[in-house]
Amino acid sequence: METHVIGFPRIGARRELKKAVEAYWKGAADRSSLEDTGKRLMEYAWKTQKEAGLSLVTVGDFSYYDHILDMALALSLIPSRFRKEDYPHDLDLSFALARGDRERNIPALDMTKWFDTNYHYIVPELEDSSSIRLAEHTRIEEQVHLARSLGYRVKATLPGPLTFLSLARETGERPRWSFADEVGKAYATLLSRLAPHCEWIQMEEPILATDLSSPQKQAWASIYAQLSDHTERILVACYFGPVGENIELLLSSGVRGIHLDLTREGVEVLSRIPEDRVVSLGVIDGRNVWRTDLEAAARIVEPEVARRGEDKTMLSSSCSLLHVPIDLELETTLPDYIKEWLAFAVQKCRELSLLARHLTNGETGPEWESARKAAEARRRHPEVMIPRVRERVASVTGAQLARSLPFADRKALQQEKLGLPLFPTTTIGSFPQTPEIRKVRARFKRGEISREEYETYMEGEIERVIREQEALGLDVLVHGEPERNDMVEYFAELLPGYCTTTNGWVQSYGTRCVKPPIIYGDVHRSEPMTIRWITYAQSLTSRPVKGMLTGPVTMLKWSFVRDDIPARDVAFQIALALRDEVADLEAQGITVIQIDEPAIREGLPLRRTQWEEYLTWATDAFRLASSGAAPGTQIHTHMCYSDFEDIIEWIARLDADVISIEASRSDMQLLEAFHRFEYPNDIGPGVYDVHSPRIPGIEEMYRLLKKALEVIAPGQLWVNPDCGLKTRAWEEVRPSLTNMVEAARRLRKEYDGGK
Ligand SMILES: Nc1nc2c(c(=O)[nH]1)N[C@@H](CNc1ccc(C(=O)N[C@@H](CCC(=O)N[C@@H](CCC(=O)N[C@@H](CCC(=O)O)C(=O)O)C(=O)O)C(=O)O)cc1)CN2
Ligand code: MET
Ligand SMILES: [Zn+2]
Repeated sequence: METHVIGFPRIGARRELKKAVEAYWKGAADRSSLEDTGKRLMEYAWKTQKEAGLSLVTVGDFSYYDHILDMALALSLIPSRFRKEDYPHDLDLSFALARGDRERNIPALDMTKWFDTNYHYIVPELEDSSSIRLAEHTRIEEQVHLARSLGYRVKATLPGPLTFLSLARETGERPRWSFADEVGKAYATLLSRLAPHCEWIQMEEPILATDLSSPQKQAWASIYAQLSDHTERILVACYFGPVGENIELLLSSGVRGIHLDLTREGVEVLSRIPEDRVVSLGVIDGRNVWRTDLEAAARIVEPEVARRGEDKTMLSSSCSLLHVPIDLELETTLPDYIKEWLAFAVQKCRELSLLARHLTNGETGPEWESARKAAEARRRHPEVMIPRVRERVASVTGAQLARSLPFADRKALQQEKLGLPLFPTTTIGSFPQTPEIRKVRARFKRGEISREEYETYMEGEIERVIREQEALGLDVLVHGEPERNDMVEYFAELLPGYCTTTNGWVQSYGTRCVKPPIIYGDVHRSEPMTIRWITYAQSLTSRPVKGMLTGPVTMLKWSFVRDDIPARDVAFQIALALRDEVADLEAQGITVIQIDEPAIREGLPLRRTQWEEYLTWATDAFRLASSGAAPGTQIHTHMCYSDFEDIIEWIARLDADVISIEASRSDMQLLEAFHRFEYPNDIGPGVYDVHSPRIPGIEEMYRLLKKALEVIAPGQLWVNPDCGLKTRAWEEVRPSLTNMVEAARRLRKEYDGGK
């Protein structure tokens, strides 16, 4: 029986990739040293898979920035604003596409969420003038040759053509589907080049887990028809949800291999797959960190193995392991009892091969037994079920889900209190997390400096941020979040029911990583979490400083969440903890409170039929966290990293007084939604793309604001960046915000005589 994973994390167990790429960007390392690191990381991944006992290694999942971007390059899909000749090497071109080119003043490609995950891919652009053809050299071929030269049995992996085309953006008149033919040809050429060196070629087609339109289905048929010479070797991987009815489409392509995500789909679907096909059973969860209940997994797959035969079944992870940390062994501070419950990528590879050995020769042994015991211990642990917390969630009332007055009345009260000008300016929360700030935090964590020294340093940083904002002339200030390693992890460290890792890094985009905390028990608040910092910041200035919290849905989505109670209940537990924090902030005289919910959109189920259920509890959780606030308290929220057009009505239902929302990178595409739906509350569509080192000009931001004013009333419009500034440098932030404030002033002159 073949065993494989859909993909393995590429960042390295100690984030070697991040360090190498950032050194290259800074000019501190040359290309060959970067490529050496790349090779070592690929070799590490293959060796790990092989040593764990997997029969195939997966090749092509490595990328220096993003694998979708690499595929765009392989297909020669380079937007015309970039000129290939301007860059010494494809690597430099790909970094410029991803990050924008500051010297030449060329904006980056857009970046957005990969399905319902916290991973971001670079959005390929389809221009009227684009012509898709396979590049002479592709990174995937290089990787396959390297793996072959090291003697591995190779399964190559590629973003599937339908998924690729579906996720690209049309920038002109030409519809995406008109590219299907060229895409099919390019893939066919690539497949013939790869086929001699691979046992399998995996096409990752998670788009099959979504509702497909009829043009999409036609495109599928026409593209896969062009790949018919290679059907014997193709393994189409559907993951992140049930393939459902799309199984017919998948089967019609005639491909021999079919991978399904059995953590998100029942086994019934397997009976629809003819017995001449090879089925890859994705039973080890690639999206979570819980140790697999191997006995349960064996029960699921045994009948299928018996029916189809060992030579026609493969065992696999549900999806790529890109979404989980690499090695549990590197965790030194997790309590032992929790560590027993977990498996990271390396451990998941071992689970897979143990499961295969169990199925082929009945092996059980100590590992098998300890997996069973761990599952049982977890079920019975006292922190997992706290009656007081369960009761509070059970007794939530409808009244707790609504503010006491409607928006119009609140707005008048708030305006009286705050006295803000037309087109108020603000930022999203974080200011640059300088290397120095991180160093100080690292020293505090290592016990090298005292808590007092740490706090004094952070207060100094807050004061500096307040003075900077006053000098810039911003209207609603923030404290800058220097004390937060991450907006989710920070709160997770303070909330019982959560635990955090020391090295559990997962790639978020490019070189940016996060350490998703783990929700293992009932979550509740044991002490105030932000009061000390926010009240200090407010004491320094007469302008309002926003209290800054991370919302319940984001706290849940950006964590590894327990699988034993409904997500809704976990969200409500967190919401109640936040509700108490909001009350404390108010009691301390804070009049503006922002509750960030950037992850609401990515939590949306991939199938429309499930949207309503999710959006109902997600918006209720936000309202539970925020609605305890008095009507005169201004509640803000913030969203980014996704397309929000299709859920704008639900966003309105959050009933936040003000929302700041990402819009600049997609040139205010968001505003299309306002033609069909009049957004009722105040809103600041971002005018400054914080993911690029480029400094936006006054004129550019002014133009975006004018565009916004076509659908948003002047009294409703706020002026702010797309997201927080933590990844930027002060040298970029200062001029950018100066320009942003100036753009707002220009508008005020026009609409209000400059008041
Ligand atoms: N959880 C989460 N998900 C999210 C986002 C988010 O903000 N949080 N935003 C979106 C993604 N955007 C992101 C933006 C920035 C970073 C980011 O800056 N990540 C940092 C790590 C942030 C962090 O946790 N920093 C820690 C640890 C820092 C660190 O690396 N320390 C050094 C030691 C420092 C020293 O001694 O010099 C080390 O371990 O090597 C801290 O500040 O304390 C990075 O990759 O560089 C991540 C995601 C969507 N998903
Ligand atoms: C990813 S959303 C970020 C919101 C947070 N308040 C920040 O400014 O960093
Ligand atoms: Zn954001």
